[in-house]
Amino acid sequence: MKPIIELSKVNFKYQEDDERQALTDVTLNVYQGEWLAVIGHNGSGKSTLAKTINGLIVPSSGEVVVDGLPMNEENVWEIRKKIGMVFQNPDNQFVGSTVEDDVAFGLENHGVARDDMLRIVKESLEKVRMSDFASKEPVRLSGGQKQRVAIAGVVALSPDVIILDEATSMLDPEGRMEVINTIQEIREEKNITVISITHDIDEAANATRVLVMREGRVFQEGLPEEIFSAGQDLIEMGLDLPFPEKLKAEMRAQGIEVPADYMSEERMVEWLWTSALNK
Ligand SMILES: Nc1ncnc2c1ncn2[C@@H]1O[C@H](COP(=O)(O)OP(=O)(O)OP(=O)(O)O)[C@@H](O)[C@H]1O
Repeated sequence: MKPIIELSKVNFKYQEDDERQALTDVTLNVYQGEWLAVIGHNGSGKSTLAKTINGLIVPSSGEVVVDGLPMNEENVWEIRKKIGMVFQNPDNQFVGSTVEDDVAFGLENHGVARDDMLRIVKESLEKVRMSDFASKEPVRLSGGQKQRVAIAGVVALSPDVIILDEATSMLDPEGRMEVINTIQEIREEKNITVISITHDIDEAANATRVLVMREGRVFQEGLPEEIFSAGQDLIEMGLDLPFPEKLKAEMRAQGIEVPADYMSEERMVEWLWTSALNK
């Protein structure tokens, strides 16, 4: 399978005299339809990686290719059309006075004809289950609903890739789940590639692949179960573990025998349920 995003040996420094590079020798392939979660400490290079992928910064060396197009001045606008970004603060992402105006904004900018625009806005709001709020003012929505509208605005433009840069970090647990479920549905339905930069380990546990950044380098990458079952490395780095792994550690400390293999939340519930029934 051909990757939709290819980074090879990417290096970047914000200022010439910076002691440390923000990215060092980053080589990474991202494939169509996967959900890549990028985790790592503050300052480990996660946002810089996202900025590299959509051409907001130019690496000092190395190559970035998106959907077969090498990143350069000529291709950068074409590449940006392929990538939708959703940012951290739901309140900074609105331009329209109603939800539907907001979703229409990007389409208007792309010169989409009015009839098509109305249809696409309707479809996009359906996708994020926000149709009932079409004529509402964005300020009246919850954080999770605001982010779903931001996602509708991105989805309306039919990107190949959606990058979520800490898009759930300002939300309550319910809002987080709303956004994660929405993204999961859209990814499955449209085979969109998702890259989520996150501090939320439980969000990362839902991804199809996890990339751990450390001091500007790719420190580890693998399936969530591979990354989180080797939890000691992450703990030593000061990173958290997904809830089921923390629960297992707690149970072990209480002398309860628990399986060594990684468990998703569903698998954990199943195991607890079966163990309780067998008591
Ligand atoms: N605009 C900037 N100018 C100068 N240095 C920067 C700039 N943005 C980031 N850096 C530096 O580049 C390095 C990587 O930062 P980056 O924001 O990519 O990390 P991050 O993993 O996204 O962190 P966080 O989780 O805090 O968002 C850090 O050392 C940071 O201080």
